[in-house]
Amino acid sequence: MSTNYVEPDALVHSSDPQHPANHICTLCAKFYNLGWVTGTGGGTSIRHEDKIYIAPSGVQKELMQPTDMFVMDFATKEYLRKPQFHKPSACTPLFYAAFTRGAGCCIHTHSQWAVLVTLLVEREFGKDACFEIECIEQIKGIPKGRGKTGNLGYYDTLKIPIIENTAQYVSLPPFFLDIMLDCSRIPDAMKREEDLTSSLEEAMEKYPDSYAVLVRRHGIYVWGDNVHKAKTQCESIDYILQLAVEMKKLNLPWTSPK
Ligand SMILES: CSC[C@@H](O)[C@@H](O)C(=O)COP(=O)(O)O
Ligand SMILES: [Zn+2]
Repeated sequence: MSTNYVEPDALVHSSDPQHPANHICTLCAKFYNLGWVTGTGGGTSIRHEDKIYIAPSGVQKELMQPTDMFVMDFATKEYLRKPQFHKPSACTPLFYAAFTRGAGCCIHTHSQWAVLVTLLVEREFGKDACFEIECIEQIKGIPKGRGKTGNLGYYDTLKIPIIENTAQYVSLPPFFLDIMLDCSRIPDAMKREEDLTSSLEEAMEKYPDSYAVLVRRHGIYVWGDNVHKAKTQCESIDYILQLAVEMKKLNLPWTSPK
């Protein structure tokens, strides 16, 4: 046994409220009240040093306990702790994509504002368009980009890419889907949450300054260098998305004509 071995349950037991296993639970309880993680949808994952803390799949995210958490070794992707009777969140590979790009926390919400904005952008600008907005004070809550200093300014344009959702019309046993996925023969109509990973990564590469990706008719992934930044960025973005929906109702433009 390695000298670094830690007993699995010790990985999630701490009296520190900032310990990731505790923090994920308190954050999700708050996010539930914002309508971000209702009906088991959405979630949050935290990277702390060489470990990733992940919630279980399909559970009421606002009622989770620290002992419900999975713990993964970041480098090897090996689970150091696996609660019985649960699977890790289907969003795990998407959270992981943010962690490999320097994030310390990634939040996935099913915010209705996010969903509505993906529909408004599609209707007005087409499927390939990003959400773009400028001259809103809250834009100053979003950093300029990875490796850049400071936040966007009032006159800067906030751009958030949008990817298509993957929805499973046909329910098949997971092993069957895994075989199809290995053969790269999985039809779009059979794709699952984890199959969003490649399009999320593509969007992350195409828009390296973005800290968020919208998912059409589904929600949004927002990440930040640490928990505090991920949370405040997600709050700023959700505020802007709600505002954008209200602006559209009033026929107010999101950007000035170029
Ligand atoms: C309401 S089901 C939503 C899921 O399909 C998924 O999109 C999601 O956000 C949560 O997945 P989960 O595996 O429960 O963490
Ligand atoms: Zn989701």
